[in-house]
Order: sequence, then structure tokens, then C-alpha cells
Amino acid sequence: MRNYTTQRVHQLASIKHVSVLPERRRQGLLYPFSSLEEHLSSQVSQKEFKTFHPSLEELRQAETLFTPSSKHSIDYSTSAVRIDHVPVLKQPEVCFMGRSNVGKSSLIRALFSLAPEVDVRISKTPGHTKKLNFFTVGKAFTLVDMPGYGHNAPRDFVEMVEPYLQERQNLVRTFLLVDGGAGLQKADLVAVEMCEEFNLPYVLVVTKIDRTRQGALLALALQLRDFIKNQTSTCFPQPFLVSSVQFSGIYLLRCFIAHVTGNLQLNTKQSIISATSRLESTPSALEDPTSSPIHFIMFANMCTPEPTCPVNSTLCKGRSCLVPRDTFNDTLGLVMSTTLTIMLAMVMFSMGCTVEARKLWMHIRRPWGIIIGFLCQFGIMPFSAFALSLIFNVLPVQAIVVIIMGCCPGGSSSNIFCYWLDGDMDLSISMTACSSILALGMMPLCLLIYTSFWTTGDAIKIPYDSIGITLVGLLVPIGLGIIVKHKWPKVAKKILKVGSVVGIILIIVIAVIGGVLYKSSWVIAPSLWIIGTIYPFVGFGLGFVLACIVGQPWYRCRTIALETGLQNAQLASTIVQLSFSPAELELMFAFPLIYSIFQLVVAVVAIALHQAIKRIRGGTVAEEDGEGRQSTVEDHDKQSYALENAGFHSDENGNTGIKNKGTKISKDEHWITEELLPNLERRGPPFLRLCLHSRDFQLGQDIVENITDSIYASRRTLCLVSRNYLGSNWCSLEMQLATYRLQVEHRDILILVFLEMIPSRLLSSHHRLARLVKTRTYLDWPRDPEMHEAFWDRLWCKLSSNKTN
Ligand SMILES: Nc1nc2c(ncn2[C@@H]2O[C@H](COP(=O)(O)OP(=O)(O)OP(=O)(O)O)[C@@H](O)[C@H]2O)c(=O)[nH]1
Ligand SMILES: [Mg+2]
Repeated sequence: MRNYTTQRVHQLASIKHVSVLPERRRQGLLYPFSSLEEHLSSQVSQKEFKTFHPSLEELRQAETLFTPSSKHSIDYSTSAVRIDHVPVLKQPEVCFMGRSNVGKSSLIRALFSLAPEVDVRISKTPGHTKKLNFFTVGKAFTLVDMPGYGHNAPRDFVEMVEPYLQERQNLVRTFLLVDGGAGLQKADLVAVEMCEEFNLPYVLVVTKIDRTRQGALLALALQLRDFIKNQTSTCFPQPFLVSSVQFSGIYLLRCFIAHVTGNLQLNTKQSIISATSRLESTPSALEDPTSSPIHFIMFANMCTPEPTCPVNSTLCKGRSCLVPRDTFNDTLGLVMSTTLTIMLAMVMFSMGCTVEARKLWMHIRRPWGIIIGFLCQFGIMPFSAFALSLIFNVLPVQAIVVIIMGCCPGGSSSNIFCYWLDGDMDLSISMTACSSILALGMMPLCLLIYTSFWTTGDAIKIPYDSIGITLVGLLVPIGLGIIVKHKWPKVAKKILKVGSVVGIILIIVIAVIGGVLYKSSWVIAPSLWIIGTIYPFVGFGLGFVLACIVGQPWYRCRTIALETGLQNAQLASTIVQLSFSPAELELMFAFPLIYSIFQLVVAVVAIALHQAIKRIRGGTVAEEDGEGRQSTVEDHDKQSYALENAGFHSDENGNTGIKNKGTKISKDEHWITEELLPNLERRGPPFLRLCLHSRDFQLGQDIVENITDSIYASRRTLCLVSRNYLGSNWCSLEMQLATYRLQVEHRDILILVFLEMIPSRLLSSHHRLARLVKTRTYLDWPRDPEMHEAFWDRLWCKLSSNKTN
């Protein structure tokens, strides 16, 4: 088949593409009633909904009529506002009427989707179509788009439409459209009355079924069936269900139009299945089942004896019962979500135990990290979602779910992963909290900007309550954790150990349960799979690059990358569930799941690599990660050692490390483990390698030898001056060695850091040190926490610099 059109044809416009889709989806598009069937009691007759039921081959044949070619053009012909302006045409005609905004023009556009150059104008503003617009389909038939009645209808609506319906000789069928969400309205009843009065053969078409929940749609279908049966005489017994956005029912309607305009003969016995069983006594109706609606009313009334409804059925109306869905999944879902919420709160509590209120406050007062995170979260992520949707040309509804995912704030899993990746916990938590708060305003804005390409902005509901719950769920336990860390640091360490492991288990459990609960939605378009796979990488990568560009230290780059790539998938699922109908959900619901699983995979791989690299770098795991940090402190407690002096030395990769030795218990130990190690080792590249006396000193070797070896193997010696240090036995030996290297080897390896104010009388008794203080610059540990960052920057620059002479 030659593609006559120059414009892009929607991928679902043709049955060719539909027939490769999974069975369930294909059936839903070709015969939309099939997705409602499963909810009907088996004792309820479904024949009224399958009165017109052509085969796939017949649908294909009908499609050729809607495919333009050089000999068969489909085009807008003319418009008319009065009956004497309407074109004189011989070919059969069908017209579309209904309330304004019901979707008449959209339906015609969908029917003509194989000829996208045909200009059918639609608008979300009711009353857009003001004239009778005629479209010709070759010489086969004409199709008329009518103005809508009701809100904003043209003033001369009645003068324009009534004579047309009454006098148009070649009008073979009127399609009366009813909004699936609103059902039959008073104005529709007036239109029905008019058709009945003029004795017009007409058909009820339910539009926008993609926006209607299945329960409501089934109830409407049953209501219409009974309405047609009991209150109409010229209406076709089967209501048609369509979605012009998703193309559901469009192929069936094309076939019906082709048939009623006399362009397609059907194999009646199969196409009109409900008739065959009832027509034994009236075979004449078989000849043209659609020509006389009266016959169908007769058949429809010849029902089998009324069966009793199943015990659990609801919405019983005559023989029509709605059997409730199996709620096992719902119950399981509720139990699981409650359990998981409690577990999540506990994990967040333990994450809070890593946060120091002082540092958190510092991030909020100097919010560079947060600003970068904000740019990534609400700049990069939504834009890349938009770009990926365009590149992969996904369905509008699928593009919207990808963008929703991109607009979501960071999830709590980022905090757990950040912990395992030795990121900056304070930054991670402040970023998650800030992005969740900002999401209240930024999400609607981003959705409005990006989704308006595919949909009207008001089609998506932002579940503010669920964002609020997420926030409370995050902030309350984290706040409690911060209090515990502040008041009972040792208890906080224990809670943290349990919480970090539970956190990882929790994430895996959520992924597995999500996959099992929603297994039916795994069959989705390959393009969504690809986007779900690429997207976390895009998020991690771009977040990391941006953080590097603005010169954030290595461990913060990791944190920002995590916060950017790890979206709150739970929130995305909630928004999607709240905003879309089940039919749409089937096309898109798996995306948040796929995304969560891939972000989980990427993060787990990154953690594994990070931990492995740490081990390879010389067994520094215990000092570097959070949990390890705790165990180191405990080890020190047990051994009653303090860390007073340290030297950095390069490893074979050019990295540096610390050698240190212990003398006696001091408060400096706390400073080294809590401040020095995390702030220096997590920066990089280049990475600094830390060695502790408890780990690096040779067992059994003389302590003086150990000190000498470690200072000589170091690139730098960092001398932390405190009262404790000055009082230690090793102070003068270390000073001697360090100054020896300075004076004799001319290697400037010594860096002095004063941890506290030392009175000059105390210093003067250490003449080497006193001389050094007079002749060289040194660093003071600032008391003001706001100055800490600058202190670490200076120290790190000095330590990582290669200049030693
Ligand atoms: N979700 C969804 N939206 C639809 C569907 N059909 C139409 N719409 C939307 O409904 C709005 C009105 O569509 P139109 O086709 O212009 O409606 P109309 O009946 O021609 O309206 P008037 O010309 O004003 O009488 C537009 O915003 C469409 O995008 C559908 O099947 N699904
Ligand atoms: Mg219109």
C-alpha cells in the first residue's frame, strides 16, 4: 500500500500496527467492549454489544476506504451555515452530532488519521465548530462534522441543523455522540427525540472512553443498551465505544460507516452474531441487518429467560449485572502499602540519625548543593523526559507518564543509596526535603510546560495530598532521627546500622512486590522499556556532570547524581493512578515500575563498584563508609587510643593517605573520625588514602620505627596541634622527624592545624613547634561551623597539591 500522505501518520492509525500488539490490547482497540466483557457476569447476554461484530479481515477491508491514494482522495470539501448552502452530493452521507466538546471533530480526525493532511479542527473550548463541515471520501461517501448543541452552541443551531437532518436525502446514518464521562444528558435526550421524530436511522457513540473508568463505562453501556431497547425505535441497538486519543473503536466504526454507506459487504452471519441466533424465524433481516433498526429491537426483546444474578453482583438491571472485580490484589496492595509505609518511616528515621542539625542548617543557609539539585530535578529531568518521549515517538498518554516521572521530586531511596555510596547525607536529605517541598509548585509548572505538547494541562491531576503525605512521611521520621543523633549519638549509630540494611531490603521488596502486583501491565510498548532503561542513566549522568562542572567535591557529585537520577517513583505511580482511566493505565502503568527497577539496578551496581574500589584501595572500608565509621570509633574505644597526628602518603595510584598513631584517649579522636576522615576522604579526585595506626602499623614492630616508616612513606604529614598532642610522648619525636625532612631533604611535607587555642607559654616549651609557628603559615580549626567548608577546601587543596619542595 502506497503511503499517499506526506505528513506523519500516527502509529495506531492502521490495523497493521495494531495487529502486532499483545492480544489483550489489540482486542481492546479493535473491539473496545471486549475489555468490559470480563467484568460482566457470564449469565448476562453480551450480544447487544456485539450486534455488529465484523472480522479482522473485514476491518482491514474497511480501512482501505479511509486510506487516501491518487485515485481516492479524502478531503475537506466545504462548509455551510444554512440548508441552501449545503453542497449537492449524490454519494451517501453520514453526520456526527452531539453536545459541544463531546469529541465530534476529534472522532472525525481519528477516522481520517490515515490522511493526516485533512484539516479537521478540534479545540478544548466548547462550541468550536460553528458550521456544517463536509468531508468527501473519494466518491464513496461524505462525512459531516456538525456544530455541537448546548454550551456555546451557534445561535442559529436549530435553523442550521434541523432542516439538514430533515431534508438531506442522502443522509444514511446519524452518529449521536455521548460523552463517556458525563453519560446521557438532557440535551442528548432532545437530540434523540429529534432523530426519532424525523425517523432517522441513528447510532449512539460513547466518546472519550480513555478518560472513563471501566466500572462507570460498563454502567453507561448497560444503561444505553436498556435505553435503546426500551425508549427508541430507530436507534441501532449497539452503542459504539470510542477513544479518539487512543484509537479504541475507531477501526470498528470505520467498518460500520463503510457498511452503512454501502461500500462494504459483510459476511453477515459472522459479523452480526447476535442476529444469527435470533433470526431463524426472520431471515429477511439478514440481508441488511443495519437497514432496519426496528428488526433489532424485535430481536433484542426476544430474550432468553431471565437468569438470576450472581450473589456478589452489583448494578443489577434486568439481566445485566456487574460482577465486582476480584479484590484480592487490592487487599494485598493495601496490606503491603501499610507495612511498607511503616518500614519506610523507620528507615527514614535511621537515615535521620546520620544527619547533624548543624550541617543541615549550613546546607540550607548556603544552598549551593540544593540549587544544583533543583536545576537537575526540575530542569534536566523533565526536559530529558520530554526529549526522550519525542525521540521515541511514544503515544501521548505514554509521553505524559514519562514526563510525570521526570517532574517528580527525589525519592527516599536516594537517601538510602547515598548512605551506601558514602555521599553527603546532610546534603542528600536536605535535597530530598527541599525538592519535595518545591515539587508542590514546580511539578504543576513543569507538567504544564511539557505535557501541553500532547494534552490539555488540566487533564492531569496533581495529588497535592499525596505529595504532602510523602513530605510528612519523610520529614517527621528524619526530624526524630536528627534529635536522637544530637542527644544520644551512640544509640543513633546502632539505629543506623539496622536502618541501612533494612533500607536496602525494603527497596528490593518494593520492586518485587510492585512487579508481582502489577504483573499484568508488564506487556507495554518496547519504546517505554527503552526509555525506562535509559532514563535513570541520563539522570545520574547529567546530575553528576553538572555537579562536577560547578566544582562540587567528588562525594557531593555522587550525592547530587543520586538525587537527580532517583525519582520518587511511588509518587509518580500515585499521580498516574489518580489521573488516568484503566484503559490508559494499561498502556503506561508499568513505566514507573520499570523506571524504579532500573534505577535500583543502576544504584546497586554503583554501590557494589564503589565498595569494591574502596576495598581495593587498601582496606579503608571501615573508615570510609558510615557504618564502618561507627565500627572504627568502637574499635578505638576498645583500644583506648587517640589519634593525634597524621600524615598523608600517596599510594601506587598517586593517591594519598594518612598514617597515624595512638597514644592516649583524647577528644581529638572524635574530631578525626567525625570531621577529618569524612571531609577529606570523600573528596576527590585525587583521592586521599587514610591509614590508621590501628590498621597500618606493623604488629610487633617498634612504635618508633612505625612512626618513622609512616612519616617517610607519606607525601604529607598533617600535624594536629592540641593540648593533648603537646602532652603526648611522641610529639617531640614527630616534630623532629618532620622538621628534619623539611630542613635536610627540603621537602615541605608538614602541615600544621591547630585544633584549639594554645597559650604561648605552653607552646614555648616545644621549641621546634614554636619556631615552625613563627616561620610558616598554619591552619586554625574554625569554631564557626559556617567556616568549616572553607577550612576543608583549603586543607584539601594543600594536601592534594603535588608541591613538596
Ligand atoms: N481524552 C480524550 N479527549 C478527547 C477525546 N475526543 C476529544 N477529546 C478532547 O475533547 C475536546 C473537544 O474535542 P472536539 O473534537 O473539538 O469536540 P467537538 O465535539 O468537535 O466540540 P465542538 O466543535 O466545540 O462542538 C478536545 O480537547 C479534545 O482533545 C477522546 O477520545 N479522549
Ligand atoms: Mg468540533
